[in-house]
Amino acid sequence: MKIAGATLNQTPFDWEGNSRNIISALSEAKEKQLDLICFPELSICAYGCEDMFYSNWLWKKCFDVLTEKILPHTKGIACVVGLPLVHNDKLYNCAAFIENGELKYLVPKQNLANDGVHYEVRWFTAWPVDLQETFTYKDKSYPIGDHVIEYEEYKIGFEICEDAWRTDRPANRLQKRGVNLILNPSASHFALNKSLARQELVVNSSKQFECTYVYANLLGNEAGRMIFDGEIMIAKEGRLIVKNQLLSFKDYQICFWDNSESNKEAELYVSNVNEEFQYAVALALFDYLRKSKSNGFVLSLSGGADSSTCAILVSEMIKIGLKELGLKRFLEKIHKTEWMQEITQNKRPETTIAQKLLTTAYQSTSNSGHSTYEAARKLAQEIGAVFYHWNIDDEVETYSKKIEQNLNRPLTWEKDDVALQNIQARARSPIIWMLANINNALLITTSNRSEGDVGYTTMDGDTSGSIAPIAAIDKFFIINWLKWAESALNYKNLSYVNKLSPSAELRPKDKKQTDEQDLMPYELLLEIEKLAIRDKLSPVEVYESLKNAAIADKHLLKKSIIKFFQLWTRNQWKRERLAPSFHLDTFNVDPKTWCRFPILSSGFKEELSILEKWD
Ligand SMILES: Nc1ncnc2c1ncn2[C@@H]1O[C@H](COP(=O)(O)OP(=O)(O)OC[C@H]2O[C@@H]([n+]3cccc(C(=O)O)c3)[C@H](O)[C@@H]2O)[C@@H](O)[C@H]1O
Ligand SMILES: Nc1ncnc2c1ncn2[C@@H]1O[C@H](COP(=O)(O)OP(=O)(O)OP(=O)(O)O)[C@@H](O)[C@H]1O
Ligand SMILES: NC(=O)CC[C@H](N)C(=O)O
Repeated sequence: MKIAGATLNQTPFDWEGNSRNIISALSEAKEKQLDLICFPELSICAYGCEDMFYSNWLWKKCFDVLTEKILPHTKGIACVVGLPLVHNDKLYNCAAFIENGELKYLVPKQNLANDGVHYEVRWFTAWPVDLQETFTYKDKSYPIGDHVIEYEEYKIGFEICEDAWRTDRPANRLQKRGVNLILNPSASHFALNKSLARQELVVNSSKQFECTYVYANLLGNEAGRMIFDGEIMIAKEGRLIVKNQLLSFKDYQICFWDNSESNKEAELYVSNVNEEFQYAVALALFDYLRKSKSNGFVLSLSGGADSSTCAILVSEMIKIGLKELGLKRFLEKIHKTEWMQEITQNKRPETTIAQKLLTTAYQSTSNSGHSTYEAARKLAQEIGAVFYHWNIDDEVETYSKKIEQNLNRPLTWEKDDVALQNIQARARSPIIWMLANINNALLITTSNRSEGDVGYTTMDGDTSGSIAPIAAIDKFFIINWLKWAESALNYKNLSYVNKLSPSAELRPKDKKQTDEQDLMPYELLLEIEKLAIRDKLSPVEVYESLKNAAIADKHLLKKSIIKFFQLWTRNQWKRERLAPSFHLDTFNVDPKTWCRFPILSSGFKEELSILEKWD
């Protein structure tokens, strides 16, 4: 028997596209003479339908798509497709088991995901253990519930994503019911290193429950923020048999195991966070571009670490996409087939495409350094992006003069430091937005998670943008990733960027402004952030956890913790206003997906005064 897992790149409510992916995969599965194929969780409507799950039509549409469009393509094969479904006035997250053109069983999820980026309890009800009932729709009845399904030589049981991550999981009971094949349709968000945890889960489950375990995750940037890595695994009694390439640019992938090959073994996944970051953001940008039907990206390129990272990631989106899809399919997917002729005439399609998809601008002021200009220019040249350079001193001066006339006093760096910095960052915004509008392109904002923590950014200035690809990753990671990218991805001109210390370049040059002097060392900021925000420790607890670490002397540590908590609380409103970003790391500070915090609060006044006096 040939058993398969399949991944799908779906889009909310894209009935035509989503069913096409499923039907294409089914037709390939039939060509390969597969017997059973497991598709991911909620794959008919997509996982990220958000509050549309509340509607009373969406689940019906899913059921119609399943029975009218997909079922006719399931003759001679068994498959599992995920969909939402209302039964007795409650919404359930179900796996539909189909055999030879017939919908046989509906098996609902028993444990709902409700942590981090998941909010399933908001829409769905967990199905009670052991309960079996009948679901009726359009005069037809189907068994719904905690079923074990006999199919050929197998007794099949289900764990739907989160089901498998709990201690009290269905597999404990399925084993007692004689199940020897567990299918797991998943919608498991990407996070750095997470694939290792999933691999361990799948391999160990197959061992512990003495079964074959099939895992199939969704793929791509489905709905804007969450990324799925499209992982497919099959494990048998503690051995990994099948594992696919993650983060594919394709519409779907299938991986199968012929169970007559009893000795088959797959290579275990070894994680490389630099590559995971590269592939995940490249795929997320690609899907965002094509699904938003935009013409490309516009980026204010400073030659600093953040904007350079964004530029490289767009370039990697093109390179990886071309390598995996080929030119024709790449252009079809971004709705640009008309570029075909021009690009084939060129020796390096990736740079010709970069020139069309990425427009950058260096926007100098009298405070900008020549080295950042050179770093930006050389990087844009290496990538092939359009590079403009203009000066914004006139705009800054016009605004400043108007204010001075009305205030009837000169603006000075001694009195007006932050305002004089912010006006420069803001003066860059209207013109770069204008370019984005002219190109009908997405404006990239270069915000990273560390600056989001402490609000080290000008609202409506350098926060301007429609998409924030690196807002979920910390600056310490970015600095190290760029060094890796210079050699591993062979961007020679990154050497100019990598020589610079991060600086906003908003104060006069003689003040030698650097981010780390304004804030604290980025590595320290990261350690404080992990304890204060991820682990929710109090200021004193953060201090106690770090005081014996070699990361900073006690004076700097205490000062930095106080600064972190003050800036964190003061800047929740800024985090609420950042452009949509992808979820990338094991945690996140985005209030819309992960980390809720009050906009107004005491600012931990009492807790910080205790820390100040702490020994
Ligand atoms: N709770 C709240 N809800 C709504 N608004 C609130 C608020 N608290 C303050 N505000 C308002 O926020 C405004 C201040 O915010 P904003 O104008 O953004 O400016 P602000 O946060 O005061 O300053 C920006 C900081 O970012 C740094 N920066 C800027 C630009 C680029 C870079 C770089 O690294 O390249 C760094 C700059 O050095 C400075 O330290 C004030 O008008 C204040 O009234
Ligand atoms: N001279 C400039 N030309 C174009 N854009 C700029 C310039 N200075 C700043 N910006 C924009 O403002 C953003 C915020 O600046 P910030 O200093 O935080 O990032 P960076 O310059 O990319 O990296 P780093 O902080 O490591 O220097 C930049 O990423 C860039 O988009
Ligand atoms: N969709 C889900 O149930 C996902 C939950 C699970 N904890 C995961 O991240 O993989």
